[in-house]
Amino acid sequence: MRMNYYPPCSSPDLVFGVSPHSDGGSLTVLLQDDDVIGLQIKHKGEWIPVKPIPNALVVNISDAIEIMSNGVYKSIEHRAITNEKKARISAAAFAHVDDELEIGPLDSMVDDPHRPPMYKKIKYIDYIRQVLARKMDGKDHTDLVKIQT
Ligand SMILES: O=C(O)CCC(=O)C(=O)O
Ligand SMILES: [Fe+2]
Repeated sequence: MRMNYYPPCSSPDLVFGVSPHSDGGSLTVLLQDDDVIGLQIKHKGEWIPVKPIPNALVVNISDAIEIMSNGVYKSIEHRAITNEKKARISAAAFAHVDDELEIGPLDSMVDDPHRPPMYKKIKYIDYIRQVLARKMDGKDHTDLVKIQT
């Protein structure tokens, strides 16, 4: 679990709360402040604000699901922006895969030659360690396991 606290920021145009990234696990459940918009997702090249719905949680697909679904379900690229006047908090619960499990496209998600395997197999702990060691930079970290065509 990660608790995020974003203090008011005098230059929200220049300072991110959290840089663009996708989460490395399987699913992320996010509780966000009801009255401060901060979370944005990337959709068709545009950043879209995720307006808080009172008493609702946000559920994001993370990288392990993208890998196991052979890219059918994509992990969502997201970021948090800051607010000039108001502080914001969020709590993210990350569902992880068993450390020792080798993840890769599930047989049922591979359909050669129409949809060949698009990700390499990797032990989950090796994947998540590499992801966490990197600077957040969009979804570039998923190149670690992508099979280049
Ligand atoms: O604060 C938010 O809305 C996003 C936080 C986040 O992306 C994370 O903790 O991984
Ligand atoms: Fe995140």
